[in-house]
Amino acid sequence: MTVLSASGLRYAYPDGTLAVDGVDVTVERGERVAVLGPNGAGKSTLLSLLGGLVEPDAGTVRYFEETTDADAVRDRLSVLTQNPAEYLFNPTVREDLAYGPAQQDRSAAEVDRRVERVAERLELDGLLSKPPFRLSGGQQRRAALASALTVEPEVLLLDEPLSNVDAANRATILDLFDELVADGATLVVSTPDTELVPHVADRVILVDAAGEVAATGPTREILTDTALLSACSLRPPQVVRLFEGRAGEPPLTVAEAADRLDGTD
Ligand SMILES: Nc1ncnc2c1ncn2[C@@H]1O[C@H](COP(=O)(O)OP(=O)(O)OP(=O)(O)O)[C@@H](O)[C@H]1O
Repeated sequence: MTVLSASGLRYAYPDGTLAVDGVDVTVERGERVAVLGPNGAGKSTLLSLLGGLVEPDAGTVRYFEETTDADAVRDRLSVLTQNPAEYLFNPTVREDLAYGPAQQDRSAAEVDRRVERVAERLELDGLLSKPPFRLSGGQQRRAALASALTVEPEVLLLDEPLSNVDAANRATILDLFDELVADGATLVVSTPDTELVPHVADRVILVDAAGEVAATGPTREILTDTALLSACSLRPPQVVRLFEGRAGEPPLTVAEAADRLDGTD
């Protein structure tokens, strides 16, 4: 089933900056997709358009093959922007995490169950009684992600969800993403970081500095195409460069490289 289908999306900011120009995107249920591009390529704008937070100047977004009204699918699709303050506005972190499911009219017991589960999973349980503005920057990012997850959406559109998050919490969040997808969720993650992409996506939508889609394809194909990435001011992951010129397909991650080296020892 197609969960998201956008065609001809175009958006210019009031000052005239053309951020997204003629973009078509289709995402199928259960996919893990990265929107990859350099700073300023229009990734955040594109995610906001896909999530219905911003109206396009041209083009349409269709959700679950049913409707073009993003509000009609609010329970099924969550967008996480780069600004945690948009999600953290209650007196405590617990209330922020409870806000989404409470809006869905879930029972108090069900709201509590979701808050406890997500908080434990993201190691926020010790912070639930804190005011969100007293959290560190990285903790705020995690709390904002947690508030999107308690809604238990089918589709998650996440704008650079791991920026400002330390290595241990990154690993926890990446494991959690894998679990969500295994449970049937669909994940769209924007990032300018080619090192992150193999961990979050099987398919890449590559956007260039002009806000256009430069290419769409399997992660391996996109991340090993040095010329294509370079045209978008990006570089392949370091291990790809390390294995350049060697026989066989280059590894995309350190773990794959370690396996490869083990095999050749
Ligand atoms: N409120 C705004 N008003 C005017 N121009 C804007 C506004 N927000 C973003 N832009 C411009 O739109 C373009 C796309 O910005 P956007 O934030 O979508 O890029 P991005 O790919 O998400 O960048 P980054 O990787 O730095 O987060 C940029 O040229 C940016 O300067």
